[in-house]
Amino acid sequence: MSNRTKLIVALDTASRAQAQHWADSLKDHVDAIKLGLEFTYACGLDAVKTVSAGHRLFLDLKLHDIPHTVASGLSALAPLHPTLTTIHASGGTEMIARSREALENAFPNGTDRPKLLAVTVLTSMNAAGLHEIGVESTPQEQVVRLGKLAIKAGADGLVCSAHEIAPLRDALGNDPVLVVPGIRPAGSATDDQKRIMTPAQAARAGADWIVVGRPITKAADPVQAARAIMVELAGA
Ligand SMILES: O=C(O)c1cc(=O)[nH]c(=O)n1[C@@H]1O[C@H](COP(=O)(O)O)[C@@H](O)[C@H]1O
Repeated sequence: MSNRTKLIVALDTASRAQAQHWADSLKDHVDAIKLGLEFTYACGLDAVKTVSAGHRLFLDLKLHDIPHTVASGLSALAPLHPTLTTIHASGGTEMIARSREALENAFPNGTDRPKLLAVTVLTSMNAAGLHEIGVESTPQEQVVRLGKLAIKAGADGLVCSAHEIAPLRDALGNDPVLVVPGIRPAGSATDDQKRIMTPAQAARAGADWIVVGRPITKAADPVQAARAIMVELAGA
């Protein structure tokens, strides 16, 4: 595949039929699908397996618990064969290291091991939101702090906003996979997202993957919306 920034569509719905419809209709227009908390809790792991068949899967369950529990949880998810999967970086070094170890044990030949992504600071948070939970750093400082910790502990990549790509590349180089939600095509509603950029801006900043949900799934024509984003990425 080219170096183009790749598009993940977030299929956030509690309806199995809706997710299957999006997965089928968007098949040739996105690089991967993301199934997360809403779909997995509402429809179960069998439905994750069915809907993701034939797609690259970003299984986004954002695990955050004691190291043993997170590592065991990841082992239990291995049969779903995600390409990417998430834990929270704020779980700390031991949790991340044990997660990596669990995935290595579940995929002994290595080539098909899911990439372990550590979520840094949610794109719905700004400085005020961090202050409220006792973090006085700026979002950028906190993302770089957690990003360095997570990569050192064994994460393959990070989830961050497009605003932190440049400082993360300065701190960590080009190896970590950077997956970037909080993407809003020009003119679309921001919803609950705070640290946003357009697809082209995120691509120019160096995102490996962007994650786009509602701007595609709530569009009058989701296929057309996904195609427009792909064109924007190719042009960047
Ligand atoms: O891990 C994620 O994917 C994630 C991390 C983050 O910081 N912000 C964020 O929005 N996401 C996910 O990315 C998707 C964004 O959806 P939209 O806001 O609808 O484009 C949602 O499924 C979120 O769960």
